[in-house]
Amino acid sequence: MIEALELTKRYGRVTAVDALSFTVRPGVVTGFLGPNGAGKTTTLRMILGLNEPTAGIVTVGGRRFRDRPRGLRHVGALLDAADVHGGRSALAHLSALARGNAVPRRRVAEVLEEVGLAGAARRRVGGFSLGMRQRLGIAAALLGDPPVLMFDEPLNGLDPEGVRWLRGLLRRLAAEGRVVFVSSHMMSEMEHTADHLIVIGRGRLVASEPLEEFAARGARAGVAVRTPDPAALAALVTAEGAELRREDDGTCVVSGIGAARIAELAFEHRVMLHEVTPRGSGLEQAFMELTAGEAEFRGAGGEEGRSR
Ligand SMILES: Nc1ncnc2c1ncn2[C@@H]1O[C@H](COP(=O)(O)OP(=O)(O)OP(=O)(O)O)[C@@H](O)[C@H]1O
Repeated sequence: MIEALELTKRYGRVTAVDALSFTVRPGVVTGFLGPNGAGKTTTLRMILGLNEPTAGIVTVGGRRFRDRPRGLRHVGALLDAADVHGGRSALAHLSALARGNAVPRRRVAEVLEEVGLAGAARRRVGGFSLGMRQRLGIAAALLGDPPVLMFDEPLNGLDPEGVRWLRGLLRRLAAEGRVVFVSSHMMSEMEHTADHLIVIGRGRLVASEPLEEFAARGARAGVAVRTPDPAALAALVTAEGAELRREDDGTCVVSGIGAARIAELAFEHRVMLHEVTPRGSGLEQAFMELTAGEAEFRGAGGEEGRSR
């Protein structure tokens, strides 16, 4: 179990992580979600003892990580896939890690096989694609067969087959009773990956709940409808048991019935519609609503406003 209590990290005047408390339990895949700059990497680094908290505490299995000998056998982590000496082969890189962490040598071949890099084991890492580097980083995390695994944006750079593979792996690791903590800045990545979500914005906790509960928040997302006659539309949809709320720009958001039924009703009763747009998944909507104003980098650069 990972437990953070009032965890705080300040860099000068920037509060990267702000009194963050959460628990990551074994047996499920826990997604760690937040917009760019929300403080995910800083939090993961504090869990690993790589950054010292300004205040608060975080423990893994009841102890601070830096108090633990033989790190890789307790916690496996993928933080930055690019952080590997490019002149080395995958085999040499993992072998050195195994030696330094008292991990049996046979694990190197096992994890290379596990991540699908057995055929590329002797190639120089410098020639690896981003997806291959991610796989190598995942292999390193698995090397010590640890009960706790943390992955920072592991889906980054993987192709669709790779994404499917990693989702299967994460599920299996969780089913084996491990702690599996996976960060992402994209809700869509977590939708089919995580069972539980810890959502942060600007270093603060926004939500910690099972995925279904989080999705239910967004069930209000509904269908955006623009019409010159909102009152008539409201009467029609409420008679069907649906709800209609108005947004600041005049858009009507109908929840409880689908776009097709709204269009049928309007057609039958000759109510003019200018737009009928189903809003994204409930999850995406919940994420956007919850973290609105919490993203540090927005606007022209979009979500990729900062490269890593
Ligand atoms: N070493 C550092 N010195 C100063 N500020 C830092 C440092 N590391 C992180 N920050 C700041 O802390 C905040 C949180 O950064 P962090 O990298 O933890 O966010 P993140 O959620 O992982 O985002 P991303 O997905 O973009 O990596 C940002 O404002 C960042 O600029």
